[in-house]
Amino acid sequence: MYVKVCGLRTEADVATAVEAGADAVGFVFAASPRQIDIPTAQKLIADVPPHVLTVGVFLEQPAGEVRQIATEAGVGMIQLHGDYPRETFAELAGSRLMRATTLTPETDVTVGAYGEEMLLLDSPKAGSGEQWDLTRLTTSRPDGPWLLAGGLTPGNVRAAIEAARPWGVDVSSGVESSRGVKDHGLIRTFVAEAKRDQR
Ligand SMILES: O=C(O)c1ccccc1N[C@@H]1O[C@H](COP(=O)(O)O)[C@@H](O)[C@H]1O
Repeated sequence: MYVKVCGLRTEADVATAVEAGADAVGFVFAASPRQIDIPTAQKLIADVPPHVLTVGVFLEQPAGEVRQIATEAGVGMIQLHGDYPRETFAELAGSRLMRATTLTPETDVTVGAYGEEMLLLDSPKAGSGEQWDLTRLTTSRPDGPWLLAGGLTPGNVRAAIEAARPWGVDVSSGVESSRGVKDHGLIRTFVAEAKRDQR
């Protein structure tokens, strides 16, 4: 099970996620209590070992701004939330991309349909800690490298994995003690639970 821990803001957050076995760590450049600036991101990313993917998270920001921030910060992948058209993905081609979307009857759930390497299915309010109705995956479900996000916690991640059978999971709110502040014990428990029975 591929595990991404998102919204990291301190050296201790990064060290904890990496030591816990996270496969990817996320840095939020969108307006959010978890937003970090470029110099801080550069410093944190320098501490991430090469086997762990670094992901920059963006929400409805223009492609030029996304490219500039991602390049300066040095992230390995760009995660795009919002109503981005295929043209924006084409503009950012050359970077590794993750398409973050909600699941509606109209959603194209084919991984790569927009040129992305990974797909993320999230709740309508990204980063809110709200879960969504996973039974919607019975009529339409992706195949390949797709991540489940939205209200996951150490306590519900196993059940969510069994219900949705994702390739990977992504968490932010569920491993925080208060909004924007990571709880290192919860990060360790989340990663262990998500990867349980697979090590
Ligand atoms: O975390 C944020 O503040 C955020 C802001 C803008 C776009 C995406 C954001 N986070 C993403 O939301 C999910 C985690 O959701 P949850 O908090 O666990 O419910 C994850 O993909 C983050 O990258």
